[in-house]
Amino acid sequence: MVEVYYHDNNDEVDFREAHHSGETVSLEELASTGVLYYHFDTEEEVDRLAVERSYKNRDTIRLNRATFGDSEEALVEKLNGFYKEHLHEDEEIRYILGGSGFFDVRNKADKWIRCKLAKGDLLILPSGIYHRFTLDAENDIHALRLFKDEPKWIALTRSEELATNEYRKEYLQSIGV
Ligand SMILES: CSCCC(=O)/C(O)=C/O
Ligand SMILES: [Fe+2]
Repeated sequence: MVEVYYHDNNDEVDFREAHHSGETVSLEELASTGVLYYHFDTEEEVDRLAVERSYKNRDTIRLNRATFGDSEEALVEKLNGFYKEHLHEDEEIRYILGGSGFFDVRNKADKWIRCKLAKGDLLILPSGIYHRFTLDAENDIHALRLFKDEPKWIALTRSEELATNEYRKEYLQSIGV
């Protein structure tokens, strides 16, 4: 089951560690950032959500050392990409099939909220929200990625220029910022 809390912002410790600040965050507070959380025991429930939200495509992603030829260096290089703060112009839906990992999302005050996801957890990130992802110290996740159309992953790294991005502006308006 999901664990949601404020990140401790300690960058001297590997980002795959828990970084628990000691302050938990409720699902209501998480929802105030536009991020929705569900727990589904079966993929049929995911199928229903996909139909409701007009998602036609999906793929799976497995991230662990074996995916990268047992290379810690190659794994960390991939994680460095996912952990760079970014937004997407599409909504992002991830359903965890196995393993675990962290999605960090910025709240209205620009503080990091960390969501620890495990099997059966599903997260919906609205387009335009700044976020990042990492494996945890177990170094293994298997996730289903839902796409409205063709599978794609375009990440826009946080920058001042993105303040005028229409999806960013729309997102901020949607959360009352
Ligand atoms: C567990 S899915 C890999 C991470 C990802 O797809 C993403 O968009 C992170 O922001
Ligand atoms: Fe992302």
